[in-house]
Amino acid sequence: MIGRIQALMVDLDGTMVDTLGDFDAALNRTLADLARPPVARADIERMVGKGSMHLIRSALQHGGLDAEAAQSLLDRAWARYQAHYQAVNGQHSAVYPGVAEGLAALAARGLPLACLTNKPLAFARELLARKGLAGHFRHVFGGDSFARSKPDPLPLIETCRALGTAPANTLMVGDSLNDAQAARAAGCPVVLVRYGYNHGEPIAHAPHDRLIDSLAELDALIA
Ligand SMILES: O=C(O)COP(=O)(O)O
Ligand SMILES: [Mg+2]
Repeated sequence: MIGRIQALMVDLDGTMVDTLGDFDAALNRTLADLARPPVARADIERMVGKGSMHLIRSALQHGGLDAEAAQSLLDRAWARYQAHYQAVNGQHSAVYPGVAEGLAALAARGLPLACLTNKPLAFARELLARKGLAGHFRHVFGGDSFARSKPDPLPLIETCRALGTAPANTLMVGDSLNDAQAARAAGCPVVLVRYGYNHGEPIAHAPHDRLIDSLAELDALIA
């Protein structure tokens, strides 16, 4: 049940912007700096969703390091990754069809919107600005904005607080199990897109209230 929606929280990677190209460029430049083997884009797609630190750790382990060896490289890898990501942010990414129209229709209804992503906040803000999407959002929160990130419900609960709406009236829109589990635990309705990244698993297996093919469908869904 979606119920009465008074505000929305929208995920970024895999929901509004196809950022795999940026992840690919930044991650593989980082691995090259550390003389570690590259990761194929299809494997990166399965690793995205739990924040940048998780992505880097997964890539190092995918390249043959055990957890301890990966951990010992993490500080250096994170510094290189930040520099590379900042340099490419948005260059190899595209806004999905229907996103700008969908967000504009919701805004026209007077519904406040927050972007809630596991991406580091600085990268998220920059990407939204570069893709012309920043103006739609009253708030932007990243994976480093709160003590815990999705799939923990905390970021959703805090975002609802910032929006001034109860979780039951605040719709989470996302592309992965992280968004779905966080929404269920926070008591928020959740709509998932069929086109994003979901760790290589069918998105229909994640808990959801509705599945959509485009954010342009949201307006009619909550009307
Ligand atoms: O940076 C990630 O791991 C994914 O971010 P998302 O929460 O916008 O999908
Ligand atoms: Mg996502």
